Amino acid sequence: MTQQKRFDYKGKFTLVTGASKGLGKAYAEELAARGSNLVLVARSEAELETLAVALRRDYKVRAEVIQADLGDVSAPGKIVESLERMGIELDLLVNNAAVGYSGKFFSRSLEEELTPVIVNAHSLVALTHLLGKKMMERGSGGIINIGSNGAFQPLAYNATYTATKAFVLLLSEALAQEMKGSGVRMMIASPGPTATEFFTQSPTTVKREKMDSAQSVARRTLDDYVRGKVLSYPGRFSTRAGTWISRILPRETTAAIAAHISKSMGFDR
Ligand SMILES: NC(=O)C1=CN([C@@H]2O[C@H](COP(=O)(O)OP(=O)(O)OC[C@H]3O[C@@H](n4cnc5c(N)ncnc54)[C@H](OP(=O)(O)O)[C@@H]3O)[C@@H](O)[C@H]2O)C=CC1
Ligand SMILES: CC(=O)[C@H](N)C(=O)O
Repeated sequence: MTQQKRFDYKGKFTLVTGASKGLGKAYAEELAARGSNLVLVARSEAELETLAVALRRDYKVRAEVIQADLGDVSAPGKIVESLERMGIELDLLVNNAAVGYSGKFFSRSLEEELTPVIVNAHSLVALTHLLGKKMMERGSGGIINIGSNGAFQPLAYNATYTATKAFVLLLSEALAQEMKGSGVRMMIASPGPTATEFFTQSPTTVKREKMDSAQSVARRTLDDYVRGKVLSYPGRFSTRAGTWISRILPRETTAAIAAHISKSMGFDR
C-alpha cells in the first residue's frame, strides 16, 4: 500500500485559502480526490461555489464555501466564527492565498506594497494561531503553509512579496520545532514558477511551458506531507537547486545576482 493510501483523509476537513483558482484550486481538487472534505476560502464566491459543486459531484465529499478578503485583518476571526457555525472541526489548514506585485518598490503605492504583508503574512499568522491552537488543544491536525523559492534570497523588483515568503518560511520552520511531539504537524512548501494566474499582473518573460503545473505541485506537496517532511520542494529540481546559492555565497553577492536575474526576467517593469 502506498504512503498516500495509508494517509486517511476520509471524514476529515481541510480548509484551503485561495481556493478559487491556481494552486489553491489544485490543492482542493487533489485533497478531495484523496477523500478529504473541504472548506474553500477566497474573495471570488462564484468560483468557489462552482468548485464546491464539482468536488461534491466528482468525489462525493462535503465542500463548504467561506467568502473572505484576507486583506482585511478581521477576516481570519470571521472565518473561525463561520466554521463554528457550520460545526466544522479542521484537521488540516492549507495557507495558500497570497498576492505579490512585481516592479520597482518606489514606483508602487504604499497600499500595494502593504497588501502582501497583510494577506501573505498577517492573515497567515492569524489563521495559524486561531485554527492551530484548536488543533494543539486537541493534539491532532496539521498545517501546510505555501511559501516560495523566492523566500531563500532577497529579490529586487519582487521585494515585498519575497520578504513575506521569507517570513512564512522562517515562521513555519520555527513552529515545526515548537510543535514537535504535539500531534500537530507543520510543513512549509516552497514551489517554484507554477503555471497559474499569479503572473498575469506581471510583465515577466518566463514562458508558461517552463513552469510546473499546479496539479503536479499540489500532488507533490501532499505526498511530502504524508512523508512527514517539514520543508517541501514540490517543483522541478532546478528550482530547489536555485535555493542553494544563498547558502554558499555572501548575502550581498546573492542579492546582486538575484536582482540581475529578476531584471532579466522582466520583473523591473
Ligand atoms: N505561481 C507561482 O509561480 C508560485 C506561487 N507560489 C505561491 O502559491 C500560492 C498560490 O499562488 P497561485 O495559485 O500561483 O496564485 P493565483 O494568483 O493564481 O491565486 C491566488 C489565490 O489567492 C487568493 N487571494 C488573493 N488575494 C486574496 C485575498 N485578499 N483574500 C482572499 N484570497 C485571496 C485568490 O482568490 P481571489 O482572487 O478569489 O480572492 C486566489 O484563489 C501563493 O502562496 C503563492 O505565493 C509560490 C511560488 C511560485
Ligand atoms: C511567484 C513566485 O513565488 C515564484 N517563485 C516566482 O516569482 O517565480
